[in-house]
Amino acid sequence: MNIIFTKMHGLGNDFVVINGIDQTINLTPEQIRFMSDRQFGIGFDQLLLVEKSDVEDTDFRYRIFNSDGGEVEQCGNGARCFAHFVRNENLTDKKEIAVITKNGRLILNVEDNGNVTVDMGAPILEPAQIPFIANAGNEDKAENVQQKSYSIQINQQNIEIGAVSMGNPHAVVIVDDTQSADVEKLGKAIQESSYFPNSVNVGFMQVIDRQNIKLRVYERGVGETQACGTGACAAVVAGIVQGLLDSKVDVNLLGGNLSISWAGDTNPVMMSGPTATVFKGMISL
Ligand SMILES: N[C@H](CCC[C@H](N)C(=O)O)C(=O)O
Repeated sequence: MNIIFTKMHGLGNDFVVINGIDQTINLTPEQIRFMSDRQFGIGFDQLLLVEKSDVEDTDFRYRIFNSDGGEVEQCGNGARCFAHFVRNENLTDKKEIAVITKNGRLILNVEDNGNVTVDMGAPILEPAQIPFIANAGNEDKAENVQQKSYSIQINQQNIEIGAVSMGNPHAVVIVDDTQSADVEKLGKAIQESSYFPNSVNVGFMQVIDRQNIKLRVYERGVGETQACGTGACAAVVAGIVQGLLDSKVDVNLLGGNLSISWAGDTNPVMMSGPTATVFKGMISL
């Protein structure tokens, strides 16, 4: 099977994007893992598969697979790249695009300045819906009630986290300095803990001031990435809930900056940022 793909990234969070409308694509997790291999395959953090939508009021469906082959609910940087991809492929000439993902409907706006603004929907803070089990392993602790932050036990250490879903699960750890944070060790330990039954993306947030944060993210199914769109949304939400941030925040990630805003409650989180198209290719599987 020959597959034509486009290599793209959002602030260095890189993707293979495949037009599943003009090509018939059925990939196994093993094939996705092979394609994601940076030595033996193409190399990517996520694979994005664009399909026809079967849902009213949506223009496309797009499916998201982590480099480990697992399908996931949401990808913020991927949503921006998807919007530019469908226009570059002449699949649409719209500048406001409605797309359905595993988590639901997103509205994407392609801006004249080259950025894409995404309505990422309202964050989910109810632990059971993240899912996050706040009293995992400590049944005499109060049952799983929503709090501004949670103290969890990791490797005999007390770690304070925010817990947020943007359709996919996020834990947010506040650190003094993102550069010295042991992202891989603590990120893996939180992912493998019994607190997050579906695993979790772990963000390490340094608050610079009420409108600026630094963020590194150890992603579920990938490891540390150069940027994470849903992670940036989750970090800003966690910071606002904890009274540390205003409603509009610049998020400085390893690969560059995203603009995130959230007016609280059931309002949507808005994300705006750039994308890049690197090359087009074909792989034979
Ligand atoms: N690793 C994530 C999916 C990709 C998210 C990220 N690349 C983004 O830009 O939001 C998860 O397993 O939920």
